[in-house]
Amino acid sequence: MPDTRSDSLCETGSNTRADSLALPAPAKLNRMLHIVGRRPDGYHELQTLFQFLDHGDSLHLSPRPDGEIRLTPALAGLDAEDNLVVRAARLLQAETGCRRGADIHLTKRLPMGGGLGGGSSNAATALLGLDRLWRLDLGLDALAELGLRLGADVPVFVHGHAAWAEGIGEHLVPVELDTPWFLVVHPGIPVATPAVFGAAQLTRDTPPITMARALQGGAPSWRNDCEATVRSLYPQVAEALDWLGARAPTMLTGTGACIFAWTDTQAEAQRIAADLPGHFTAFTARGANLSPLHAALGR
Ligand SMILES: C[C@](O)(CO)[C@H](O)COP(=O)(O)OP(=O)(O)OC[C@H]1O[C@@H](n2ccc(N)nc2=O)[C@H](O)[C@@H]1O
Ligand SMILES: Nc1ncnc2c1ncn2[C@@H]1O[C@H](COP(=O)(O)OP(=O)(O)OP(=O)(O)O)[C@@H](O)[C@H]1O
Repeated sequence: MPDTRSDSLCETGSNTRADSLALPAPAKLNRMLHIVGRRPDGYHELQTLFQFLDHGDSLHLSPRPDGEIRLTPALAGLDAEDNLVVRAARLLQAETGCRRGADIHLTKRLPMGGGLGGGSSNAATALLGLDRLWRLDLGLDALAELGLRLGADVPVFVHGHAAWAEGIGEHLVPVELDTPWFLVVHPGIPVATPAVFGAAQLTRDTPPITMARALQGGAPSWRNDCEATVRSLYPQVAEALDWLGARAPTMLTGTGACIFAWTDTQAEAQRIAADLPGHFTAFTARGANLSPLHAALGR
C-alpha cells in the first residue's frame, strides 16, 4: 500500500540548485554547569546556561528525489550511518514518511569530543535544514523532540536561543546573556562524555538553584561541576586550564575537552592566543544569544 503520509507531509518538487541550502552549525558553550542529580536510567540532571558562538561547522544540503541520504566527506573513525547528520535525516524520513533524500556536505571545524556540541549542532542543522528543504514544516517543538532522541544537547540547537536548561537539557528557558569575546582552547585530546559522567568521583549533589539566582551572580559566580573530575582524568585539560586561567577568567565547557576564557575585546583574546603553547590549538569567537543557524534561516 502506498505511504500516503509522504504525499501530504513531504512536497516533491524539482531538484534544482535553487533548492540548496548552506547553513551554519554553531558551537555552544556551557557558561555554567551544575549536576544536581542522576535519573534511574543513569542520565545526569543538570542546570546549565547554554550560549552559542559565531563559529562552527557548516552544512550544504541539496534535495535528491530518490530518498538516498549521501553525506560527504566521511569523518575519520565514524561510520556514515553513525554520523548524527545521517541519523537526523533518517529519523526525519521515518517520522514523516518523506520519500525525498539529500546530498549533504559537512565542513567540520569543531573538534569532536570537544564539549562544543559539534555533533549535536550538526544534527540540529540537518533537522531544520531538511525540514525547510523537504517543506515538512514540523515546527521547532516537534523537531526538538526528535532531536532529543539523538542527544541531550540537540534541543537547544533546534530552539536556537541562549537558554537556562534543566533536566538533561530538554527543559529550556530562553535567556539573554552577556556576549563577550571568547578564546576557546583545545588541549589536543578528546574527552569522552560517558567517561566523565561514569566517573565515581563526579559530584552529583549540587543543590538546585533558581534561574534568577544563576543569572544574578553573573559570570564571576559560574562554575562547571565536571571540572574537578576532568582535571584528574585528563591532565592535558588541567594543564590548559592552569595556563589560560593565569591569563583570564577561564572555564570548562560541557565535559571538555575545550576550555574558554572571556575578554572584552577580540584583540585581547588574540593577544592571549599569540602566546599559546604549541600543543594547544585555539580560536576566538563572539557569544551569540540567537543561534547563527536561526539567523540564517530567518526564524
Ligand atoms: C555535558 C553536556 O555537553 C552539557 O551540555 C551534555 O549534557 C552532553 O550531551 P550529549 O553530548 O548530547 O550527550 P549524549 O550523547 O546524550 O550522551 C552521551 C552519554 O553521556 C552520558 N550523559 C549525557 C548527558 C547527561 N545529562 N547525562 C549523562 O549521563 C550518558 O552516559 C550518555 O550515554
Ligand atoms: N557529525 C558529527 N560530528 C561530530 N561528532 C559526531 C558526529 N556524528 C556523530 N558523532 C559522534 O559524537 C561524539 C561526540 O561528538 P561532539 O563533537 O558532539 O562532542 P562534544 O562536543 O563533546 O559534544 P557535547 O558537548 O555535546 O558532549 C563523537 O565522538 C562522535 O563519535
